[in-house]
Amino acid sequence: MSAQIRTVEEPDVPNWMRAVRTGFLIPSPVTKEDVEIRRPGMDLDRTLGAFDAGRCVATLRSFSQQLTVPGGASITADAISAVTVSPTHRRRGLLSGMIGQDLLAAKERGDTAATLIAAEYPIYGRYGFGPATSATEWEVDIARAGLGRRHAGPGDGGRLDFADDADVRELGPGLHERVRAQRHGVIDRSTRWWAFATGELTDTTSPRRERFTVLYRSAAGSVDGLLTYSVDSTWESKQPRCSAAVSDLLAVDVQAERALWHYLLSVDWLTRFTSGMRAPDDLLPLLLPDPRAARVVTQGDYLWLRPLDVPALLAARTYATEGSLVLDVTDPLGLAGGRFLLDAGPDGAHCAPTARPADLTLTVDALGSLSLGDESAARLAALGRVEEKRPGAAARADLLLRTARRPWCPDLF
Ligand SMILES: CC(=O)SCCNC(=O)CCNC(=O)[C@H](O)C(C)(C)COP(=O)(O)OP(=O)(O)OC[C@H]1O[C@@H](n2cnc3c(N)ncnc32)[C@H](O)[C@@H]1OP(=O)(O)O
Repeated sequence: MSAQIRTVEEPDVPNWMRAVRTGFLIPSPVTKEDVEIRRPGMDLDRTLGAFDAGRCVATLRSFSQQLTVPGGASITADAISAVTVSPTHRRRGLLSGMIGQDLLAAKERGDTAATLIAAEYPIYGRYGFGPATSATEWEVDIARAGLGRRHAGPGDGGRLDFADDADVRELGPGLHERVRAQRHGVIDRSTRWWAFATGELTDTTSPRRERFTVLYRSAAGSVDGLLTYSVDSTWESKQPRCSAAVSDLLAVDVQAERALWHYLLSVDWLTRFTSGMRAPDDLLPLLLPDPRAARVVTQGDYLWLRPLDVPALLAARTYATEGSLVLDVTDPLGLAGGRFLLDAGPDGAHCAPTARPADLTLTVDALGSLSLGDESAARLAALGRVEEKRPGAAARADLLLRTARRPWCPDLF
């Protein structure tokens, strides 16, 4: 008998969670406590499994996510996570079956797009997803950065204070919402997200890692920045060789950003730190007297986006300049294709189906890559993934769609 895909019911939850661990190569058994901790974060109507002779062999779940688009508005996205097919059941179409079912439900619900973080690049393009944000991680050589240890606080009237987990749960969400409103690509964080981040919730797959958190308060007293990092304490021949790994740095402005990075450069015993996943145009290197002290250690695609409602997606954002564009979008899954006229401008946009001749034809995954402004239509045209129906249309699309700052999604889900 072949495996049957269906939504998960209450008694299936431990079986489903075990399949997730099998797919993600985590051998530890699922405990009763793990189920108690993870179950409240699952919407069973949006949790799919494939079952073969009673055993769960494939998993996928989705949840509602708010994603900031250029200009600061949010769209509702169908965020897809926990995608696994057990090695015994791969390459039989189980992922295609589950994701097709989930995307259709999201379309019927009226979600504007679907999102995910791809474990491997080649998997999701076929389902209409394109990489829409990228991420860069730097390692900073503190001695070489050129600040010495002379940093003595922000020097702008602001102040830095350590925060405990309860402070972070109280002050972090408000700060994050302010950052999310001004940076496209940022996604919302639930109360559960903060509970896991601060160790209030843990399970055997996400044991608590002890961390330090420092808050930056402006001269006016508002919490404008947060830095969370863990430390690896290594000493060699009586010399400190400690390193820090930043897991979160949120800042509403450059004062907060500078104060927090410069603080980290000033901590005695640290010789280097890693930045965590930042936008590729993050200010970090340029905030160092010697930017070459920051070496790129990871660079790649991050959030993938799949348009489900093209007019809603393109009308939600703002554009650098006034202009119009006719896009002919093809969608192999038949969910979002059509020809659309975009009338765009800095204050907003209108987008609707049209019969006018197309300026550009493109597949829905290419539109996903262009939609937050990170990818270039000219680049995709050179690759044959976008076709110009009028000379110069790709360059015109770039003038409209690209953004002054690149999108940034700081969170894994
Ligand atoms: C959002 C997230 O959760 S990301 C995490 C994704 N999960 C993992 O990486 C865990 C390990 N891998 C797996 O569990 C599985 O191999 C999956 C989920 C990636 C794929 O599941 P499968 O059921 O084998 O996929 P399915 O049979 O539906 O394949 C569909 C197509 O994708 C292709 N494909 C599937 N996985 C991969 C891959 N890793 N690399 C390249 N192509 C792939 C298949 O060849 C097939 O191509 P075709 O339609 O041209 O024949």
